[in-house]
Amino acid sequence: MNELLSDTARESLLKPLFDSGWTMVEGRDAITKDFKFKDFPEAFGWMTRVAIFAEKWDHHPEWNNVYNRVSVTLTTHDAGGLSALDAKLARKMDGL
Ligand SMILES: C[C@H](O)[C@H](O)[C@H]1CNC2=NC(N)=NC(=O)C2=N1
Repeated sequence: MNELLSDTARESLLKPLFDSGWTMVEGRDAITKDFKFKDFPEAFGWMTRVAIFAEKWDHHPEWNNVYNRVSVTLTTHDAGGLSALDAKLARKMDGL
């Protein structure tokens, strides 16, 4: 099952993500980041690569794309907040 992150897990998993531009969403146990690309094909190509992992891990982003920008919010709906899967998907997004 996807469990909410403990305080110690938050320290170890979320801290590096905050350092790479992720922030907490106001009023939600969720993280968000805006990604900017050269153009729409770059943005959509990245979304397609992310989507393959999201589907494989059964863990899907809330995201919005306008031309070369993608704004992403991650949380675990069935846990009601942040789980290790959100950190895993965030790290993948930063790496792709
Ligand atoms: C039915 C399906 O397995 C669930 O809705 C999955 C799909 N993707 C999901 N994605 C996210 N981010 N959180 C979930 O709780 C979740 N649950």
